[in-house]
Amino acid sequence: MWRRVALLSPMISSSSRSLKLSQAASGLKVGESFATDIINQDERVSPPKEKAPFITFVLGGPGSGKGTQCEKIVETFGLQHLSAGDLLRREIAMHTENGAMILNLIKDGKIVPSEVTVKLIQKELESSDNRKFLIDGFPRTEENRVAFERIIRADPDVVLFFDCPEEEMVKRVLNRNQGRIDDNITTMKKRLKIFNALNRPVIDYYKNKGKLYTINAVGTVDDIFQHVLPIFNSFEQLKESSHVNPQSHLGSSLVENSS
Ligand SMILES: Nc1ncnc2c1ncn2[C@@H]1O[C@H](COP(=O)(O)OP(=O)(O)O)[C@@H](O)[C@H]1O
Ligand SMILES: Nc1ccn([C@H]2C[C@H](O)[C@@H](COP(=O)(O)OP(=O)(O)O)O2)c(=O)n1
Ligand SMILES: [Mg+2]
Repeated sequence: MWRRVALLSPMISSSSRSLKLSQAASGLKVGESFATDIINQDERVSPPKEKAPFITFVLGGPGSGKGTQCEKIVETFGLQHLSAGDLLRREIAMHTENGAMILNLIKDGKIVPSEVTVKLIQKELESSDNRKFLIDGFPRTEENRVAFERIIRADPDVVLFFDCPEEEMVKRVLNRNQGRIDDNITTMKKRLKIFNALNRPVIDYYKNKGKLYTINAVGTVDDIFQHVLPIFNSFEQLKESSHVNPQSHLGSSLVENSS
């Protein structure tokens, strides 16, 4: 699954020497790259095989509780949380070359071009020692999804969808109190429209692939987390780092695996 091909990745260049250099620059040691197969023009380099990373996409409308539940998943299962929105807001705060463009789009409730977001995610994936990721607020559009597949060359293992009524999402966003420029009723209305038009097809895509877990996002934070636990407990590779007794949470009937 986690295959990368030299021509498709700017991180991997066309000789084994420059491969080593680019790995060093990106913080990856030789033999620890994401690659299982690297093909280039003059030779074929096969670094030692390693386990593919475990990837979860976390979907849901604005205010559905994605970030809140991600914090709990991280505490319990040790995945690394990558919030697409946080990565974009960091670009704004750091006044990078895309910062102003990102700010204008977010202010207007719009989606940032996929290439920008995917490259920010790619940097985090490649520089992390963790092999288990929660990618929050991504993919928000079919274009996001396709760009991730093209650039990262990986599929998610699990897709969570926090299903929340619009009135509840509006209430939560307007009370969020984090000083976000998009937490106002005008932007929120636009974001909900965009969510319904562009994120629903992504949800349907993963539903058809049998990867979607739909979670009722109404209730207390702890109640909702009780619906999330059995999903992660069903993956062997996550139990290793689980801080709970997996047996005690199996069998919740409140989660729908929409496969
Ligand atoms: N189950 C819940 N019930 C009530 N409020 C919640 C719940 N989960 C999260 N919140 C609050 O709602 C707001 C939005 O939650 P957040 O996790 O930021 O959502 P998202 O990342 O999906 O936009 C935050 O202020 C958070 O504290
Ligand atoms: N994949 C993404 C994720 C977020 N964005 C932009 C557009 C979104 O309205 C903002 C905020 O996203 P974020 O996930 O932080 O928002 P919520 O937590 O759902 O309220 O960032 C994007 O353009 N593409
Ligand atoms: Mg969030």
